[in-house]
Amino acid sequence: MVLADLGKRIHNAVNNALSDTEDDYTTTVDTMLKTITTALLQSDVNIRLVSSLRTNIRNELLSNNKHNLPPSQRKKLIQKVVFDELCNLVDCKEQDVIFQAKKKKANVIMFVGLQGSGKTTSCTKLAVYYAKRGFKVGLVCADTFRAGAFDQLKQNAIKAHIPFYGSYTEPNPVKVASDGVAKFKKEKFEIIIVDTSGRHQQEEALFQEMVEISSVVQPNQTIMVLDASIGQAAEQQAKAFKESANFGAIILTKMDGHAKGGGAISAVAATNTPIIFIGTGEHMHDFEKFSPRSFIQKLLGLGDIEGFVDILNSVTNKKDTQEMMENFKKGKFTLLDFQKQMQTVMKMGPLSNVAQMIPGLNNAAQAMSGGADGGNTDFMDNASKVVKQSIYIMDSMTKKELESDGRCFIEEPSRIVRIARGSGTSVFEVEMLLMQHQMMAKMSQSTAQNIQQQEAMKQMGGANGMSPQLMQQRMQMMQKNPQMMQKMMKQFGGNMPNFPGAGGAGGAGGMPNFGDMMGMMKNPEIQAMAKEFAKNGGGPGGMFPSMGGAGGMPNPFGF
Ligand SMILES: Nc1nc2c(ncn2[C@@H]2O[C@H](COP(=O)(O)OP(=O)(O)OP(=O)(O)O)[C@@H](O)[C@H]2O)c(=O)[nH]1
Repeated sequence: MVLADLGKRIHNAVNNALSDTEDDYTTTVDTMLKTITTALLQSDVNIRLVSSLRTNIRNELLSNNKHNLPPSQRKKLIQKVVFDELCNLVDCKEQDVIFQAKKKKANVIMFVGLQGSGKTTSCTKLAVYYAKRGFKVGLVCADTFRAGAFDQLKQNAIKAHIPFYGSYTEPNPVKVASDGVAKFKKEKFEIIIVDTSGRHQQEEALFQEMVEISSVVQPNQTIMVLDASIGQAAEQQAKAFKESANFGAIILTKMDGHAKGGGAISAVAATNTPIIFIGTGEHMHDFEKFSPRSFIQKLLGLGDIEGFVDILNSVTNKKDTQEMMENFKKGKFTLLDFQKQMQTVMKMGPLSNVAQMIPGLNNAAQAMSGGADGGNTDFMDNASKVVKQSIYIMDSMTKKELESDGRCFIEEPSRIVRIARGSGTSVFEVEMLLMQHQMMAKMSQSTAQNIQQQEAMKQMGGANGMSPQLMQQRMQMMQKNPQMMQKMMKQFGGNMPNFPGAGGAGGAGGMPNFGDMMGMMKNPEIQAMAKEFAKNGGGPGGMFPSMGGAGGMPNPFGF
C-alpha cells in the first residue's frame, strides 16, 4: 500500500469512528483500530510497532471511564490520541535534528548507505539546502567503487552550482576523501559533504571502508541514506549501518511514487535515530525537511502549513517581496512583478508537492482531475507547465515591456506576435498571459482602493464614534462624489495599514491575504473581464482583439 493510500485509510477509519452513532463506544474504537492496524501492516510497518500503537491507543481511549465522556469530547479525544500515536511512530524525540553548522568553520558531513539508495542525489540536495542558507558548500566524491559515480556527482554539482572534488585516477576512497576535505578546508569552505561508496548489500568491506573514511575526515555528522521503497529490509539495514558507521541522522529517499514507507519508518524506532529530510523525487528541489507532526498531518491529508511557510521562506527574496507588496497595495503591478511571482512558484518545487501542504488544496486538485490516484499529479504537472511557459513568454519581453503595466501590448499588438515567436508559444498563449496579468493588476488596484476606504472608515469612526452602518452610508455618498473622495484620500494618504500577508505569521512576509483576494474576485470589473473573456472564447471583441481561441490553456490561478 503506498503512503497516500495509507493516509486515506487511516483518515477514513477515524472519520467513521467520529460519525458512528450506532455501535457502542468500545466497538467503535476496536473497529477503527482494526482498520488502522491493517493499513499500517500492509504498508510494511513493523508488527511490534503496530501492536504497541494499538495497545497505546486502546488504553488511552478506553481507560478511566472515557465511555462516559460526552460525544463531542470523545470525538476530540479519538482524533488527538490517534494523531499523537502516529507521530510517536516516526518521532525519536530529538530536538534540532538538522545539523546546526557553524559559520566560518569547516563542518564535515559524511553520507553512508547502500548502492542506489539515493546517496549522491541526497548529498547534492543537502548541499543546495545549506548553500541557500548562505554557507560556502563543497562536495567530495569518495565513491571509487562504482564507475561513473564521480561523473554523476559532478553533473549534479554543476547543475546546482556547488564546487566539487573527486578523482578519475586515485583508487583509494580514503585518500580521495581526505584530500578533498583538506582542499576545501584550506579554501575556507564551511560545509564539506563527503559522498561514500555503496554496495549492493551490507558487506564487511563496505563497513571497513566507512570506518576508515570516518576516522580521516572526522565528520561532525554522519547521515545514513535509506531507500523508503525497500520495505521491511530497511530496519535490518539501518541496524547494521548503525553498528559500524554510527550515523546520527537518516534521510529517507523515494518517498514519492509507490514507496510503502512503513519499513523505513520502522527503522527510525529500531535505531532511535531521527529522520531529518525526505526525498520526494529525483530533482534537486524534491527534498523536504522532516518533522513528525508535519509528516503525519500531510499523510492524513491535513496539510502542512509549517512546511509551506518554510519553503516559501527559503525561496522568496524578502526585499523583492516587500517591494512588490508595497507596490501591489498602491495599485501597481507590473509584468516584472508577475514574472517574479511565477519564478517563486517554480522555485517551490513541483506544484503537486506544494498542494499537499495546503489543507484542502490537494483534495480540490484531485476533484478537478477526477481521481485520487495520480490524477492530482497530472493536474498539477499541467499547471507547472503553464507556469514554466509563462516564464518563457516573459523572458522574451524587453525590460521596458516588463516594467510596464501591459498597456503597450494593446497599443501595439505586433509586440504580441514578436513575443510568441521568441518564446516558441502561440499568440493566444501570450494573450492569455497578458490577460492574467491584467486581472492581477486590477486586483492590485482594488486592494489599493479597499485599503484606502478601510483606513478612511477607521479614521472617521475613531474620530466621530459613528456606527459601522453609518460609516458605510457616508462612504457610499462620498464614492458618488469623487471630489469629496479625493479630498479625503489626500487627508488620509500615506497612513495605510500594513497589508496582511498570509506568510506574516511565519515570517515569510508577502502573499496577499486570501480573504482579500476572494473579496477582490467579487469586484464587478474583474468579474466582467472574466465573463467577457469566457464569452469570447478567444474570439474578437475581448481585451486583446486578436485572441485566436486555440484550445484553451488551464489557468493556474483558477480565474
Ligand atoms: N523517485 C526518486 N528517485 C530518487 C530519489 N533520490 C534518488 N533517486 C534516484 O535513485 C537513483 C539512485 O540514486 P543515487 O543518488 O545515484 O544513489 P547512490 O546511493 O548514490 O548510488 P551509488 O552511487 O551507486 O552508491 C537515481 O536514479 C536517482 O535519481 C527520490 O527521492 N525519489
